[in-house]
Amino acid sequence: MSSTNLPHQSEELERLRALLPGWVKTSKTMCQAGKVASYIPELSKAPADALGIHVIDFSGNSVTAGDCGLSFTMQSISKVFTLLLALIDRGPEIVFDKVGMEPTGDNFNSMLKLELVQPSIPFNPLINAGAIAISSLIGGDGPEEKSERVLRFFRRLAGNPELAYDLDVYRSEALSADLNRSMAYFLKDKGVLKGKVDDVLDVYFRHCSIAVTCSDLSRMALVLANDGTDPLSGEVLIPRRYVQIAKTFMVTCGMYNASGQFAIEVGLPAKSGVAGGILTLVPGRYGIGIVGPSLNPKGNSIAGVHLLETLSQSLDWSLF
Ligand SMILES: NC(=O)CC[C@H](N)C(=O)O
Repeated sequence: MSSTNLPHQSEELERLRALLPGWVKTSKTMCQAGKVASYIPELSKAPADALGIHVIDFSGNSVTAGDCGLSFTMQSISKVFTLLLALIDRGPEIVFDKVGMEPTGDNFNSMLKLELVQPSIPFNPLINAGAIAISSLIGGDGPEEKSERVLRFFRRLAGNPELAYDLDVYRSEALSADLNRSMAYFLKDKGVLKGKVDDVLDVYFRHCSIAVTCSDLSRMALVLANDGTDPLSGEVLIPRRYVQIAKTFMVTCGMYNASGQFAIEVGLPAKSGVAGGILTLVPGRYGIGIVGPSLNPKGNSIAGVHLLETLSQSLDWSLF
């Protein structure tokens, strides 16, 4: 993939620069129809009316609008990148022995199908049960080393050596995670998890609590948009085949059980988190980071999804 932009791409970025502030303003009005997540108590402190976006192209030109300086935790967005690290560390055969490849149609924190469908492995790596199983597959000796490797990987992808945990969110989740804890014990009983449940959960809580801005998300997305090579440095960070796997999961399961509707309305690989982030990309063109902490009933940023629908439909970005 060439790192120079075609003329029509920079024209599009100029168009975006002119249009985004108005689109953000319109989408912001959706915030009041949603709710900030509160099941992790610390997340409820986020500003409910915020909406920000950062779009970056392969030459490093970017457009931002709204509250793009807001810091928030990655939450489920991190699951895409822990999956990638587990694939790099263990290879697809071992990874897909422990997690499946199918959407569930259930909530991201549902345990329903774990017992209902045999074998008892999580349906996919982007639901909580699947991501917890993935945490146990990250290479490293104990939870500290595994977490350290995750953080280092994320810093390289974001091109930001300062990425760090939000320890308040980390503690808040660790103290309120009864449901995730019960899932982890169930997975341990079924032989999906090896080692100590608390150690595996510690790795999981930590990667969910990595703090980012829209700009960090857009840089991480840019690497996926260029099939694993950072277009700005030329460095190969992830094998192309693994990016292909991750992007497919993003299309089929990235927006939880609203992924089908999102594929119809927006048509781009994306991953959301309960802190209100959305990471998405236009393959071969842009990395995009969005934040809007007010969520719809499916757990996706209500204003963020609205903004992406406007963008994709106005600029004809759908892959389908
Ligand atoms: N959907 C999410 O972003 C969920 C992540 C969150 N840390 C949890 O486990 O519940």
